[in-house]
Amino acid sequence: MAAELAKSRPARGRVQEKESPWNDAIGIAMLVLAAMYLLALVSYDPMDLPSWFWLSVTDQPNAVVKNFVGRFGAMGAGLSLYLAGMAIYLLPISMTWFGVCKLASNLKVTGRSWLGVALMVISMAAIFEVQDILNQRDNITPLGGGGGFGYLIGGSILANLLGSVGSTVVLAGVYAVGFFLASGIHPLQAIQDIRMEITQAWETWQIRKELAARGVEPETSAVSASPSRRRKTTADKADTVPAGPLVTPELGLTFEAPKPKIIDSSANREHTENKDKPRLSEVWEKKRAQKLEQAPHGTLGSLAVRFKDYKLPELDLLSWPDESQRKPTDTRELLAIQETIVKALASFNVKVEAGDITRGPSITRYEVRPVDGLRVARIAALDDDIARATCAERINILAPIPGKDTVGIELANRDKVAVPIRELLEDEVFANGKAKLPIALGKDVYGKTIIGDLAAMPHLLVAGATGSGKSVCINGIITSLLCRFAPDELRFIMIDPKVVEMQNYADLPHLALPVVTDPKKALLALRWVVREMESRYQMFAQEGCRNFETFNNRNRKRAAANEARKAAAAAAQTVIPANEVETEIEADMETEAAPPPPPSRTPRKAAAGKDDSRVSAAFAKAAAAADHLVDGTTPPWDDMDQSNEADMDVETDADAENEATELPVDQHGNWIGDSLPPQPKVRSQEFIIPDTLPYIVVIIDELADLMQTAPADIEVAIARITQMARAAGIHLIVATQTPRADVITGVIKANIPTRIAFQVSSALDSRVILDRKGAENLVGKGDMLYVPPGGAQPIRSQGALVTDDEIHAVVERCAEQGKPIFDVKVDDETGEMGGDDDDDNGGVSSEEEQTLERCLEVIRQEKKASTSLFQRRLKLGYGRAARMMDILEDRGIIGPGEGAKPREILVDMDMI
Ligand SMILES: Nc1ncnc2c1ncn2[C@@H]1O[C@H](COP(=O)(O)OP(=O)(O)OP(=O)(O)O)[C@@H](O)[C@H]1O
Repeated sequence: MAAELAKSRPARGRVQEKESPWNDAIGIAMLVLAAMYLLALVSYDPMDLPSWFWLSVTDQPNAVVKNFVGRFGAMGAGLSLYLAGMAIYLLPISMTWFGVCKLASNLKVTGRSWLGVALMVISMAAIFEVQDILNQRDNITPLGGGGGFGYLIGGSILANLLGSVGSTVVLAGVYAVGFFLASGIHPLQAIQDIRMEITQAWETWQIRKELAARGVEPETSAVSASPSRRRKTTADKADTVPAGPLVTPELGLTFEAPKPKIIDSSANREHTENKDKPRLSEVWEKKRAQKLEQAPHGTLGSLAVRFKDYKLPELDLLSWPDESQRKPTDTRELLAIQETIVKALASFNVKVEAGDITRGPSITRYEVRPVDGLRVARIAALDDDIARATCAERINILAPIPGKDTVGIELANRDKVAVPIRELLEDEVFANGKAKLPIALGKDVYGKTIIGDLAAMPHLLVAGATGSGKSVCINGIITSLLCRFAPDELRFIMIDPKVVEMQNYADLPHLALPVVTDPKKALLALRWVVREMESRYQMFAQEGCRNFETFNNRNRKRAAANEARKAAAAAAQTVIPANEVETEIEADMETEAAPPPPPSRTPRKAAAGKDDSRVSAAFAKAAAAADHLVDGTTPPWDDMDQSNEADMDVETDADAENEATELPVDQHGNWIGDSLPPQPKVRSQEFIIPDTLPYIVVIIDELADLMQTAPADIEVAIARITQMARAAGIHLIVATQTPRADVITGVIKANIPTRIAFQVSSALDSRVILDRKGAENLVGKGDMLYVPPGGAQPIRSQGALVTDDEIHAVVERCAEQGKPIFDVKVDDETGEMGGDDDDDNGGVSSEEEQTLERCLEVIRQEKKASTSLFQRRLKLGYGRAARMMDILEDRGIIGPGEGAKPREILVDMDMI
């Protein structure tokens, strides 16, 4: 049985042999031999030696042999003691050990093991000689306690050469080498084990003392079990411990559970200054420069021209935390809390074993392993009792921890450790990971950095009570993006109805629009995004690209394919007409995933794709326009538009009709976009197809404020963006401190699967954000639950901290390299919206103007106008719908009423 027991546990450091029946036989033989040897040694009497034996001391040996192993045993023992003195006892002891190992664990006893034993015996014999231990020269050991080996090696050679102390040190070293060879234990491992055992014993003693001082009965499983179970320090946290107890079913025995560990992952990563290493900003800039160089048309987009020499902000602008301020982890306190938890559960007859303890930046996770047959739900149901026992304000129970066989009980740390954003930005995953739009979010309880990819999300909802850490989280996201992307690669639209949150970013050159603080203008900004999205889709269609990625990489792919074909053609010494090359390359482009149908407008294609000089000229004008904007002079947009139209010579009526087939229209040809269809004036700019498009990240900080003004419109615009914008490189981040169902509506939730929940006041709020409870147990100040894209389980983590000073420094570095270039048209629109709310405008209030705009959209879609249509489509009351009709009639957009007939539409709706 002992063999069975031990077989279930592999011994450490020694080679295991395959199962063989001979192992047991050899093991038993070794044990028998060792026992006989030992008996022969202890009962050795020189008088037993036969007179003919050369070690014999008498002519008349004992008639009755006293040695337990007879005369043979006496001769063997006599010879051994003569050669190695008392040190020979190590030989039967080692044989016993090897025998047990053979039997118990099928361990291989190799030549190396025997060499180790030989070294041990000889060095021990020499030490006896040098140190004069057991060194009487008598009949038993005629050459002294060290025998012949000791006398020769220790006495004659080493002592003369090195003296007694030097010899002893050398011999002790040889003995240690022999021991490690014989036992197969690694010396460092042995030292570590010894150190750990001492630490364990010391800690257990301290805990017992403390518990005794508090009057708590120390005879509990956790205290008595923990010292005997070896814990490892943080350095060992990568060690994987097999989960679950080891069981031999045939014997029904349960062995020791995995050894619990205390893991401290709260510490910030060590910051080492490496002057030889290139700065991350330089690495990223290099990559960007390469991309720009690889574009065969050169840098055409005005933004790219403007920000060609843009330098990303260095990470040195972000501070590194002072680790010296951090209090060390008190393992005794952690163990005492775990003990309290185990006791509290035991008092409700819920028997658990103590498991690992993981201290994260803001919370500590105590794992407990339920004994067999216990439902984890019983532990989860005792959350209030555990909170009472541990005096914790809020606890969270993970029953079970995903992917583990333990239940996690999470308690807030008394001393929280902030997670500086710099640590995350310097992390390998952020610096060189695969994420296209990496955003630093935080660190989980195991100290793993959480870096999201906004491109994969593709939209993010951030919600939590006031003061829970939403703004810091959003600032962290913005900072991550600013440190990675230049203004020509990424543009922001910031909607901040709270006014104060995003003013820090007002000077960012990345802004596509000024920070929008008026909720009414927010709708226009969102519509601008929808229009931008639609125009991007048209560009993709025109270029035969499936999405943003393929579009931005098309020229590089074309250039590479072109090069390859030219090389192949040169090799074959054949001439391929240029247009054939182009056509073939076009066919190679990624069109397999049914891109929007390529347009039939050949002139436009020619302008965009082939006549580089004309396109370049147009972009040069665009760049000039941008420069004008930067200079603060009036931009020559109108000139540019006209000249573009003239240059490109493409805007024919027939083309306009063709274009209708590419727009988001239903089967009846009706416009199904919520925004205005592209306006003629805008269309002329659509011919400017840049080499690359920037990502657009739309940030709404406080959705509730927007939802108060025009809930239906905002919801529709958000839904439209979230449904379609991903492929267009447009991503939305929505934050709210009001996680109510009327703010985070079903439509918004359905389209934003990636969520971050900060602390909320009730489980109901948590359900609104995450569709499950849990956020009500968070402890605030950046403690968050992150539901990654496609991830079923939320990850609890501590959000990255970015301070106002850091934000200022980064924004300043960006702003000093250029002013924002705003889209003139929408800027004008928002500017118009900015007038006095209820200014008299021919008796029409600004609110009515808004409704009127929606009515115009309905007319464009339905190609008719009637009061009942407005009532139905816009959910207006009769009075309001009739008022809209009157205003439209007054403005000459629709004709006078003719009974029940729909009104005549008097103007070209596309021109409005
Ligand atoms: N990740 C974090 N690490 C450390 N402290 C944090 C973190 N996030 C937030 N805090 C602390 O919490 C405070 C409030 O955070 P923040 O302003 O982000 O809350 P909020 O949810 O945006 O509140 P409101 O909705 O009222 O604007 C911060 O001033 C900071 O002290």
